[in-house]
Amino acid sequence: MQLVTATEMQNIDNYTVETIGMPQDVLIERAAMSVIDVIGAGHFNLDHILVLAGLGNNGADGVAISRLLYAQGFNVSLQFVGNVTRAKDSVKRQLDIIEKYGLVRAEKSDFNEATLIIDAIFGTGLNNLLPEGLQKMIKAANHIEKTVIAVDTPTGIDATTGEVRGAALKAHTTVTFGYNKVGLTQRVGGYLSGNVIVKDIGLLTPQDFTFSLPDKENTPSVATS
Ligand SMILES: NC(=O)C1=CN([C@@H]2O[C@H](COP(=O)(O)OP(=O)(O)OC[C@H]3O[C@@H](n4cnc5c(N)ncnc54)[C@H](O)[C@@H]3O)[C@@H](O)[C@H]2O)[C@H](O)CC1
Ligand SMILES: [K+]
Repeated sequence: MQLVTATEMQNIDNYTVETIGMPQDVLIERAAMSVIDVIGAGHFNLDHILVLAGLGNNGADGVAISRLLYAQGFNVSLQFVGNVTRAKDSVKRQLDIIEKYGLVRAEKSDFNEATLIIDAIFGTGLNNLLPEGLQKMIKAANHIEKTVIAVDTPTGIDATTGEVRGAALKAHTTVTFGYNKVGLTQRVGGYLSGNVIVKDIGLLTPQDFTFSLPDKENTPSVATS
């Protein structure tokens, strides 16, 4: 299976949006629908779903996921992690939509009530240590061992190295888009990602794209005699 670094994934994202002209909101919708597929596969207690959303495109995925769940009648809470006024436009567009659906964001949610947590706080854009407050929240959440589905990457895991950026939310399952990320296969990332499911969301890879890692499955093995 071909593995990619965070930068390679972002380059493929940008190529699909900027060069091919695929609207970003279409990719976000397809990403959200691919996570709904996994949520609905029958392995999780869906009595009370808590979606945790960040301020970037990973958060936009989360808001779209909460809308799809709400529209299907699930008991879903959406809580933002961070100051929403600083969110990316992609998140604000999703917020405008869910407000018209009647889905109101929760100011503070009690982890204990949730039967399933959707982690859409940080994805491949994580580039530094997590803020202190978030580290504390993640350590507390890991302690109560709630079932978590991570969107694209577990929050706190560096998608390229698999290292923990201060703290990382342990996932039962990670739904990652386009290609599996190197950071989900090594170091702590390989352990905290849980069962990794790769979903095609319509990203297009440039013909001449050079991956930094070989595609293990399709690389002819040299016969060692
Ligand atoms: N690009 C696309 O077409 C699609 C991307 N998908 C999803 O997008 C995320 C990657 O989104 P991005 O906005 O680049 O970053 P994140 O959402 O992971 O991070 C948010 C934002 O936060 C800032 N940041 C990074 N590290 C820190 C930190 N330690 N403390 C505070 N703030 C931080 C930084 O500015 C980031 O931009 C990808 O994982 C997918 O989930 C869609 O799914 C498909 C379309
Ligand atoms: K995430």
